[in-house]
Amino acid sequence: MDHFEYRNHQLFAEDLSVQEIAEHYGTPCYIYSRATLERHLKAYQTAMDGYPHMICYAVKANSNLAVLNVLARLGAGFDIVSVGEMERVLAAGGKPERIVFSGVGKLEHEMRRALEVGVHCFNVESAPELERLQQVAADMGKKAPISIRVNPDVDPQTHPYISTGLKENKFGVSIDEALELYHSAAVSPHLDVIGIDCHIGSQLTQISPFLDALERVLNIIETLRNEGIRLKHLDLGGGLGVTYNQETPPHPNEYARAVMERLKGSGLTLVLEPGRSIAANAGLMVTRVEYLKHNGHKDFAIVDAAMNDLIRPSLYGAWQNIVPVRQHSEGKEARYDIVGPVCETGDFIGKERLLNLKPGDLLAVRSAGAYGFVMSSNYNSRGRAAEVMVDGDKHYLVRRRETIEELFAGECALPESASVKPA
Ligand SMILES: Cc1ncc(COP(=O)(O)O)c(C=O)c1O
Ligand SMILES: N[C@@H](CCCC[NH3+])C(=O)O
Repeated sequence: MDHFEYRNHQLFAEDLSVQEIAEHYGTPCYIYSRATLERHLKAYQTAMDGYPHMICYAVKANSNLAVLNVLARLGAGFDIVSVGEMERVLAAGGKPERIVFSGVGKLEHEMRRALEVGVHCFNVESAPELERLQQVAADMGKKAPISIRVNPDVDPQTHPYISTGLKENKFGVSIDEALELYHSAAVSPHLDVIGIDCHIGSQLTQISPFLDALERVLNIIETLRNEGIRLKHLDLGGGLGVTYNQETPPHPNEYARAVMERLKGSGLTLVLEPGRSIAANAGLMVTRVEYLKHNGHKDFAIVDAAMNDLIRPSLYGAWQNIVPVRQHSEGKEARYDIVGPVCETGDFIGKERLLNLKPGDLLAVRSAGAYGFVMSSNYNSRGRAAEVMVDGDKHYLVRRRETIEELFAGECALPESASVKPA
């Protein structure tokens, strides 16, 4: 069951009318369903029941404090890529010992803070990073728990911008280099080798690339074991896809079961870092049609959301379903490009969409809970949208719309003394 559905030709988010929420908070706004977030996390947790595991939600997909809090309350762990994400997790009630720290460019102060709070593990992505981490840990008189992120060189069959496990990608290290890094880490008094990690890409719609990567990683684990280096966990990253259009990705249940089947008897804890599969279909972005414009050649619906609010269509040519919040009983459909007010030809939310529209209508962009608000910007000096969480028949404003004053925060003009004197 979906928690966004039509009743009497009106779109509902759980028990609330999307129209009413949008009118209450204004548009554009993001609306998240608590029930959907919970259902998605529980699908992973239930699938792994009885097998040692940790589901570390990838915070980058949606880092709203309320979203993190909903997941933390259910015992989720978190995958972070910056100290900013870490502070959000802690503020939302996440436990440091359930945090894995990923990312190719960890800064020294980020390592310090993560060691101070006691994260579960650093997913190390290069030799110089390992060296830096060792020095920071030594300096603090600590032992940093690590896993090496291996780039298994598997084609995830997804968009090239979101594939991460091919040898031409910047992420992780090759299998040979991973072995070298494990050898040096194992003898360091300031590093504690606890696991291995890989993440091959995002929006994967088949299980086979995951299983190919798993085989390669298991080979490394076996080699290390023969050398006396025993790992406790295997982190397969995130990447499970969702249905935006016609895709039919495996259910988390099916995916987790296939992986656990292969790991049976290994003694390894399984760590997963799902982001999109938890958050994407738990969110909508609602926008209002400001103008309908026909230029003699094409029909445009100019809406109040733009590429600064939702960049996926412009950046990846991503397709997201756009549906009316209230379906009209009269009028007729036309084929519209749904575009925003930003001064870029690439500013579109959808192209060639068959819709029956009137100015003032509300549209909902589906599957916008992941990589939506988090990738938004202030381009064209536009304040970022509000975020609302629906919980049954209640709604909560979980981030208010940015004000114009906030857009200036921290910025100033040059002081008088710096003015250029006329010649
Ligand atoms: C290291 C890492 N883990 C987890 C994720 C989450 O991926 P997804 O949202 O596709 O599940 C990503 C993003 O691709 C990532 O880079
Ligand atoms: N931002 C991407 C996914 C990137 C995943 C992070 N490594 C998207 O919207 O599809």
